[in-house]
Amino acid sequence: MSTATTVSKTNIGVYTNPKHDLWIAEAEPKAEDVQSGKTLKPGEVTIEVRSTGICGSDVHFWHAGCIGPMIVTDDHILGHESAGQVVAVASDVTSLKPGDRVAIEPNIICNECEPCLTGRYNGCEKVAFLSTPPVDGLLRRYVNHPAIWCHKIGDMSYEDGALLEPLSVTLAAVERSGLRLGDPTLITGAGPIGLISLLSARAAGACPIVITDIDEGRLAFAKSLAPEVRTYKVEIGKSAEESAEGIINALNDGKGSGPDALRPKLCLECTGVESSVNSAIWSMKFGGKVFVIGVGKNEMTIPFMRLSTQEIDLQYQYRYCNTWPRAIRLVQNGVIDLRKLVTHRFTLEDALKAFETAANPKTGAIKVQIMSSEEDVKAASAGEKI
Ligand SMILES: NC(=O)c1ccc[n+]([C@@H]2O[C@H](COP(=O)([O-])OP(=O)(O)OC[C@H]3O[C@@H](n4cnc5c(N)ncnc54)[C@H](O)[C@@H]3O)[C@@H](O)[C@H]2O)c1
Ligand SMILES: OC[C@H](O)C(O)[C@@H](O)CO
Ligand SMILES: [Zn+2]
Ligand SMILES: [Zn+2]
Repeated sequence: MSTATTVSKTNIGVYTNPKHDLWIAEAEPKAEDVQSGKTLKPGEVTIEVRSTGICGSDVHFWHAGCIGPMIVTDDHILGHESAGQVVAVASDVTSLKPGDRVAIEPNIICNECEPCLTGRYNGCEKVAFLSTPPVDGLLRRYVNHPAIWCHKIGDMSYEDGALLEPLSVTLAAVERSGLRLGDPTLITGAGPIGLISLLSARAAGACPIVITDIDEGRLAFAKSLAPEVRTYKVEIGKSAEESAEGIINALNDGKGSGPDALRPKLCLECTGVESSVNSAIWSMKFGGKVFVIGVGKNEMTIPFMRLSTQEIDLQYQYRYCNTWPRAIRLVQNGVIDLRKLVTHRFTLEDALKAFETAANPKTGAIKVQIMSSEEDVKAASAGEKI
């Protein structure tokens, strides 16, 4: 075991439980164990987590206590979008050394099951996904993690490193959806996943692109991020067919939705809301594809015969695999710029305020980052790289 820095601060983490409490308390590994390397297993490193984004699923585990079958049953640490600095490595680790800057891929797989052996490890039958109960997440000061799931980020900021996780979701979607240059594309939902899908689809050559939301503020944010994007505000109460007409009209820059109008070839669905999935289906051209990233109700009603008679494919994404190296290249080479997505920053000690901000639509928050120190918050807010 080798340690570079003196680990002095108490390890703390951000917890929730089945009663929907949210609090900060001591976490594992303890600082003295990080220093001695006592808790490191073969192949592991200890990371000082420097920046963690709050995902909608963290807020969901706190407020609802579950996402489908994933249920909070005990005290549980949140967070799975993190980057940090290696502070200690097990003696058998050769790929990383103390001081390295890394982004953390928050899964540990079995490497034995069929999905693992066929290169689709997001389907691992025994996956431990950090922050999905019962596996604790990354929102703590120090965490032990296998070196193979820590990706070197060079001089990329820790904040960008943390954003590689949601970027990975959208890269997996772009890859599996088969998006091609010049595909007219619809993105439904302008939350962080919809907005990063917008940046990814644009980089992959989608055009024109229309993005929808029920929230005018989020559509304005999308415009500020990608001025060429066309927007459509979904009105609650309109039928899926009516919304589809509005989407087609927006795609055609307000020139109508008649028989000659351009229709989307692909939708990256980023809400998981039934009415949104259905509007996307009704807006598609013959042979198009609705690619669903959003997660929602266990059962939904969809226009089955519309899909059938229009040969529209309906496809889904579950997390990602093999996306980090690609995501790192895209950010390092300036192809995708994620920096504008971070609207709020808090220290780990102020995590409760961070969660309240992320959960309250009135704050206008897109991506809230939790950072390891006040100095990091100040520097990142001033536009300095940390
Ligand atoms: N498949 C995966 O592996 C994966 C990974 C990460 C996130 N997700 C899911 O992706 C979805 C998006 O994540 P996010 O972090 O951007 O969430 P978010 O809640 O911040 O964003 C969703 C957006 O959809 C908008 N919306 C709600 N109803 C709408 C409607 N009828 N039409 C248009 N817009 C509507 C909301 O106003 C919001 O801006 C969530 O369901 C999330 O759980 C899936
Ligand atoms: O970014 C990854 C996602 O948030 C997770 O799959 C979550 O939704 C369930 O564990
Ligand atoms: Zn997430
Ligand atoms: Zn496996």
